[in-house]
Amino acid sequence: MWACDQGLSSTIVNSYEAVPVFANVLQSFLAAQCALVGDHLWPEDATEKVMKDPYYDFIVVGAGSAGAVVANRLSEVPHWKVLLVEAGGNPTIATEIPQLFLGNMNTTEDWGYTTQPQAGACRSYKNKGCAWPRGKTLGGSSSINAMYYVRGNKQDYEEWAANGNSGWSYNDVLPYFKKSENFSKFSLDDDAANYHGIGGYLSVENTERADDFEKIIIEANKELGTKILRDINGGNQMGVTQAQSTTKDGIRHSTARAFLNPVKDRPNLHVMKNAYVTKILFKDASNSIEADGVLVSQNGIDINVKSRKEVIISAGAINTPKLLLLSGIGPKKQLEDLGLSVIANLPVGENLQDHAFVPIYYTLKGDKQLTSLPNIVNAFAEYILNKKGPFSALNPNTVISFINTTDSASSIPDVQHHYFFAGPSQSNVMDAYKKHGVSEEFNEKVSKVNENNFILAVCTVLLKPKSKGRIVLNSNDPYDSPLIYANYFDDPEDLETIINGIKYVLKFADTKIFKDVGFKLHWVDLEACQQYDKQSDTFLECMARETTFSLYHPVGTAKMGPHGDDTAVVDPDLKVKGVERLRVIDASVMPSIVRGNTNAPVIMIGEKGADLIKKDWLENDRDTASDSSLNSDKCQNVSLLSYFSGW
Ligand SMILES: Cc1cc2nc3c(=O)[nH]c(=O)nc-3n(C[C@H](O)[C@H](O)[C@H](O)COP(=O)(O)OP(=O)(O)OC[C@H]3O[C@@H](n4cnc5c(N)ncnc54)[C@H](O)[C@@H]3O)c2cc1C
Repeated sequence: MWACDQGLSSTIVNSYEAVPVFANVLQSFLAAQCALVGDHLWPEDATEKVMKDPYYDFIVVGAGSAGAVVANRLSEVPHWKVLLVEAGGNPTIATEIPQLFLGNMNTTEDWGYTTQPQAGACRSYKNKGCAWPRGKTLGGSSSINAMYYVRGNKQDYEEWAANGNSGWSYNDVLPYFKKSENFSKFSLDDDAANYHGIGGYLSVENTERADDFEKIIIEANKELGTKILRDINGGNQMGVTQAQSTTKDGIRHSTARAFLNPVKDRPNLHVMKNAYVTKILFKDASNSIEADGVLVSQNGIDINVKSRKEVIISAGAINTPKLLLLSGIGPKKQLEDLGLSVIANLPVGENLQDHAFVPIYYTLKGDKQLTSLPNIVNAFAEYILNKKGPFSALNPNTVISFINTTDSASSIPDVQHHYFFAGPSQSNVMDAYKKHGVSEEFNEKVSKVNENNFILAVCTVLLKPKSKGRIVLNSNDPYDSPLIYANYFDDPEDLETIINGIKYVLKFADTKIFKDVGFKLHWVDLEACQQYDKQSDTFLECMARETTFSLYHPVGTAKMGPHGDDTAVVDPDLKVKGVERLRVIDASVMPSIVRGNTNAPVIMIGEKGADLIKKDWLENDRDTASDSSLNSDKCQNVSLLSYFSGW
């Protein structure tokens, strides 16, 4: 990155010495750019080291929300040699600037998955399947996500525990949320310290100020009887609030920033980048089968890397099941049909759950000037110089709300609302629709109304779908995309709940604040729904089935469950059943989806998963068995407890 070369930067600045103001601006610009991008921020690629000595204590596959946490925490043990293998490269400038979040879709930082065409949902897409972006870079999906920091509902974890997953109740997992967190704006209620942590790696910021549109949305919710909440991650999740975000001083705080950047020079943590794991390697042990390495493909070369202790798969809810299946762990019939030898017959790829959402549009007459090029350039300059202004803000909007559509007294929400807001002809929003592959009809109709109007899309998110999908291999070629069957609205109750959520959104039209400001309900006039009366549920059902989107939260495809649960792939210690020395630690292990955005829960899973491994190897004294390179004196001097969390 040329701008981060100190010598070059000062040469450029010195040549403008005659114009000091310009020189200052330039200097700030270059410094700001270096803080945003540059190879110096990230661990260097360790391929050469791996080629020389391919033996590691632990191999972690995937440097995403969970994998980056696991690699950091395991390498806290100085005598453990840890390899993190990531299919993508370093984050780019577009991943680092919050407002540019939509721009990362369909780039090299996105795996660019699409669900299989479905008759009952996603019908406004050209190919009738929903877009499922997934991050392919250090930080994984936390490097391309929308940065909302939401933990879900207490009940989510109580349900995991009630289903036999001991150690995963709310009280069990809360310390791990707090452990990773550095909550930087501590002006919440007095009891905030019960729920938030300070001093962790992950910066979580609390938005302090609302812009005019955010104030309007909050007020409209209030008029409808929804409580204004200060802390969505505190004791009560029900209400409308401004979201907390994984950002730090105007820059995205992905798990790459949070967990890899601070330890990039740790000598016992090696990171292979642009390196794709195509297979888990196994060996026959006395009475069991054991994982003992992975096959990594980089620049067309296959490299065998060996693990002395464990292989940890953190490739995300799509690529984790894909890799397990390719390695012979999955439903026997599917593996045999594809000519893959069966290592373990487990329901890998089943139990897929996601948060679908349906947008309803409001419009407001607006001035194109607001989103004119000079205004955008000014906003960008403000960002580069001060990390402030629109480019530093959450895109689309900081407001989120959680309600229960059938029981207003309930403490458990059934829908969430996100509020996407776009200025007149705000091209990045329209570009995102195009990149998503929506139909010409849908794109043209939304673009047309956006030409001279602000558009507010109020998105109803179904929080606890009963419908379940599945992921299966398309072939035994590791470079072939798997087939994703999302199965949205398969269960009629899901449709009923989302329609109830839409009805709440329609009530905004009658609020005083929406009327005073001039917001008007706008139906995207889709041919498929023209035959229905707009007041009817059939019409709302049609709109839901036509304009289904994913909130990009797939989970559950390597389900955690106790021994005896035939639907589970891993046990509550996240160990793959029937295989030794192999764990899954990422979104795949969620037994059921949480009622909220999934990044924070996955980071929690990373923290807890790493601790389970430490406890297993250090407390149970298995640490000396197979590692001939260990220095035994050093081991004896190590206080085992010092490796565990300090809370
Ligand atoms: C566009 C978008 C917006 C979102 N917005 C939010 C939000 O605002 N708030 C929120 O809470 N959640 C959000 N989410 C969801 C959240 O980010 C994910 O649930 C979470 O990041 C998943 O973490 P993970 O560790 O399971 O997988 P990932 O973070 O996806 O990590 C998997 C990693 O493994 C790598 N990998 C995969 N296969 C291989 C292989 N074979 N070899 C080597 N490496 C491999 C990938 O490249 C990736 O880096 C969003 C997601 C997306 C995509």
